[in-house]
This record gives sequence, structure tokens and C-alpha cells, in this order.
Amino acid sequence: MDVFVEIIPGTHARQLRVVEGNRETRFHALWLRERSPDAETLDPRTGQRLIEAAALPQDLALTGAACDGETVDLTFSDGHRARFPWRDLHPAPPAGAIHEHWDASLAIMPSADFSQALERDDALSEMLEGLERYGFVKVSGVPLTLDGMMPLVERLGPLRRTNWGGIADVKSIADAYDLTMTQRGLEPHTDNPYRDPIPGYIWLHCLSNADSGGDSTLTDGFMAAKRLRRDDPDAFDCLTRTSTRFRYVDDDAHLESEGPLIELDPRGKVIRVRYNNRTERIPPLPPEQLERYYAARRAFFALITAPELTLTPKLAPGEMLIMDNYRLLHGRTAFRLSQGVRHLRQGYVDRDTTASRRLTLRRQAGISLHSLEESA
Ligand SMILES: C[N+](C)(C)CCCC[C@H](N)C(=O)O
Ligand SMILES: O=C(O)CCC(=O)C(=O)O
Repeated sequence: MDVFVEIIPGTHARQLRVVEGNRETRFHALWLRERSPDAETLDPRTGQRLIEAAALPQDLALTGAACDGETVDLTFSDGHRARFPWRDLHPAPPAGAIHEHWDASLAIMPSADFSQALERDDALSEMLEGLERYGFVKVSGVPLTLDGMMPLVERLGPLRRTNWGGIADVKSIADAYDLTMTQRGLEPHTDNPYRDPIPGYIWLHCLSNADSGGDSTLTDGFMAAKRLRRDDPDAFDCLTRTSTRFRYVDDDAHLESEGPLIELDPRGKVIRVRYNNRTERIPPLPPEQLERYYAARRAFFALITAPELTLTPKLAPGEMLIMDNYRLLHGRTAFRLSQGVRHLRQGYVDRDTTASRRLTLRRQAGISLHSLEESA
């Protein structure tokens, strides 16, 4: 296979081309200089940068480039010499989209076994990769104790505490201070968009369910957003540009936050959905804007409640859903208790905590992080 590097002509020697067969990657001279893998540039122990990247000369250029198939040897106009392992400048092509968007036809629900994930790193890794790919995972065999989920939470890192404490009850009670504590159905929603930051992952553990009703509903918000973008681009545009507000108030707390129902990154990729009818308080925008917003929200609501996009698992005692709260909408059907009690427990875990465990498990298993890093 033909392998070579060259300083690209006509770029003031500020770009490098790395070629292997018919695959080529281009690099900026400053990018290469600030990542030079040597002990003056990057601290050998932490990998953190020692030089100030923003203070490098803006016109820094490459003065030499060679490759022997193993190492790329570069020199720069500031006299620096950098040697990169070839594969660091030529990562394997990205392994494809890590997110798989789904609808009601999803054949196999991502699932995990509590004690296996607790005891075996490969099972925990599989659980977290499934969670990343599909936005949720159903865990079986969770102990039927109040904090039964806790040992598995602790495999990842800290539980996020809130004004409701650590792991909290979701149970109907006479004097409900939140509508989740009634026997009402709950529309598909994301949790707590009135917090900042919004909880990353929801862990919802069933201790007992109602005989009739109380089924869970799950919708892939990224799939719904994709459909909206395709079928009603004007509505999509409106929901990505209108910042709405959410509010939760009880005797001890006043929580408020705002953001769009569909949030994009600077490249236009959907990175988060928010939806919580019970607590949304859209500001009094000019009526023309609201007119458009209400039509768009209605179109989005039709999608997140569409049976062809919705899964309806019913949690049995000892089952638990872990859900990506930036992607998934969850809800439940109404129930009526003639006897017994429907008792769920819920906890939150942050996104960085969850991602960190997934990535360290990958590293342990020797799966390259390279393409992830470079595409990030
Ligand atoms: C029952 N307790 C108050 C502890 C939790 C309430 C859960 C949060 C709510 N379902 C939401 O829509 O964000
Ligand atoms: O009761 C349920 O099944 C779900 C509760 C819920 O959606 C919530 O607490 O956010």
C-alpha cells in the first residue's frame, strides 16, 4: 500500500497531507505542532499540554516532512521537531454512527442482567454500549430493596443528588406535590428540564406495579426530531430556535431553566430534546411567534406519541430502565389501584460519569479510542 506524507503546495507550508492508498487526511501545521508528542509539549504523565497553544506563531509552517511507514517525522519553522506514530495521524475510518435511531419496530430491546453487570466488566461494558447506542437499556434482576439499584450506580460513579434526595420514590400518595405521585398517565417527557444541568440519565427501578395500567412508554426523541426535520422543516426550525422555559416549585424549591425543545450543536446535529408538558412555561413571546411555536410543538407532540414510534414495556418487580434523558422520552399509562401499591424508585446519574465508565471499560478491553477522539 502506498504510504506517504507531503507538505501541500500553495498553503504557505501550513498544511500536511497524509496518504495511504486512496485515503488521505489533511492536517494544519499548528494542529500538528500543538499536539507534538514530546515531553516539552505534552506532559508525559498526564498527556496535558505544557506549552500555550494560543501563543504559537500564527504563521508557523512546516519545514520538513518524511515518513518511513512507522513514524511521521516533521520539522517546523520554530525549529521544533515532532515524531508522530503513523497510526496517530491515520486513524481507522470511523466505525459508523454510534447512535442507532429506532421506532416501534425495534426487534430486540437492549437489556442487561443486574448481577452480571455488577460482577463482570464485559457485561457492564455491553450494558453501557447498548445504552449509548439506543438511549436506553432494560435491566433485570435488580434486588427488591429500596436502594436496590445502588451497587450498580456505584460501578459508574456518584449518584446525582437533588432537592428530593438521592434515590427517590415514584409512588402515588394522597398529598402529591408532583404529578408523578398521582395515578395519572404521564405524557412522554424528559425529566426535570427545569434543572441546570438537566439530569443526564434516569434510573427507574420497579418494586411493584399496578395490576392494570402503569405501563411504561418509550420514544426515541432523536428519531422523532429526524422525522420532524424531514416532514415539517419549518416546525423543526421553529423548535430549534425558540427557547422555552420550565419551572418546578414546591415548599422548599424554586427551579427554573430554559432551552429549545430540540437542541442542535453548531454543525446542525440534534444533541438534546426537552419535553415536559407539566412544567413548561413558555414566555409571553409575540403572538405571531407563539402561533408558529404552538403549531410546531403540536407536530412534535404528534410524533412523540405516535404508536409507530413508541415502545410500551411494562416493568415487572425487579426490572429497571436506564434512560438517556437528553434523547429519550418516557411516560406511563394511567393506572387505578384497588389494592396494593405501585412503587418505583428513581435516581439520576450524570452524563460525564456514565461516559467515563464506558470509555475506561473500552480502554481496558483494548478497543481504540482514537477515532472517537479525533472525530470529537
Ligand atoms: C417523585 N419525585 C418528586 C421524587 C420525582 C419526580 C420526577 C420528575 C418528573 N417526573 C419530571 O417530569 O421531571
Ligand atoms: O411512573 C412511571 O412509570 C414513570 C414516572 C416518571 O415518568 C417520572 O417520574 O418521571
